[in-house]
Amino acid sequence: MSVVTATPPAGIANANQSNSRKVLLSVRDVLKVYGSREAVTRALDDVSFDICEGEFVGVMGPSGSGKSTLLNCISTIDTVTSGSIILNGRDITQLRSRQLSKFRRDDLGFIFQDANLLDTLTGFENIALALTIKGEKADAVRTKVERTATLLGVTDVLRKYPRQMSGGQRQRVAAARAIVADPKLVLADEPTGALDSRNAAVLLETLEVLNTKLHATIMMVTHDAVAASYADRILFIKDGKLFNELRRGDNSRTDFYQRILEVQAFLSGKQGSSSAVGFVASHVTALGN
Ligand SMILES: Nc1ncnc2c1ncn2[C@@H]1O[C@H](COP(=O)(O)OP(=O)(O)OP(=O)(O)O)[C@@H](O)[C@H]1O
Repeated sequence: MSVVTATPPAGIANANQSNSRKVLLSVRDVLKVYGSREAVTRALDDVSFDICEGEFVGVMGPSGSGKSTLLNCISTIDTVTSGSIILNGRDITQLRSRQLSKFRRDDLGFIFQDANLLDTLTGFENIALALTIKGEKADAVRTKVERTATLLGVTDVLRKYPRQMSGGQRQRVAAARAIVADPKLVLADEPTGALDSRNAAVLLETLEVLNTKLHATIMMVTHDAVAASYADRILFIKDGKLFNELRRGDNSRTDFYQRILEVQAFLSGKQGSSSAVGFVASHVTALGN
């Protein structure tokens, strides 16, 4: 088993390092098997890592590597075959149905590829929904929605319906909805997948604001190295296993982006430079995979 922890040295982290920030999410020895007998897929194969409070972590890997399965297990949409997922000290793989709904409502915020706003509600009502369901008072709802909308630059679409917003505005309203109730963990699944590059950049800057100003802990699955370069740390998955980890450290986003591309090239077997291969391969050994 290799355990990737959240210690923040620059560059690539080794296994089993201690950390100073509080661990929010701890994924331990997670195995997820689909199918049976002849058609068994180990979608997650002994995966272990930690995410600390306030971290912005990207998850990357080739198609079919297990990224969505991992996100689905953490969001409790899917169940693990074995292993544990501890969020804020509680093993969420053990929750029963009523606790599960409460956990998803209170502890998680979701941002999907499509904004998934409710068409019959205005921007304000879409953002307010999580608070209204929780039974918060109207004044508190208004204050929180307006504060979040201001931070994310969507105050001018609060009265509009989703069909009257641009794709980028819809995604930022979705980001506001994900964060307004102050969830412990924001899960983003290809959040820029349906956006053009300008709107993608705005959304990524929005996630950066959520992370740096509101100290939101974010876990984002993405194929896109540009999107990933906004994160503090990238976990790379290959064939259901945690393959490697990159940290931005003090590097510029451009440098981080280049390093992400190198690992991506290695993972997809398209690496051109032998230095990139050596660079990655030496650290694969460090993780023990
Ligand atoms: N419900 C299922 N039944 C059987 N196999 C599944 C199921 N869901 C996923 N898998 C398999 O598990 C593996 C991981 O799938 P997963 O969707 O997690 O990959 P991914 O990394 O998210 O891929 P992509 O980038 O293409 O979305 C794949 O081999 C996939 O075929």
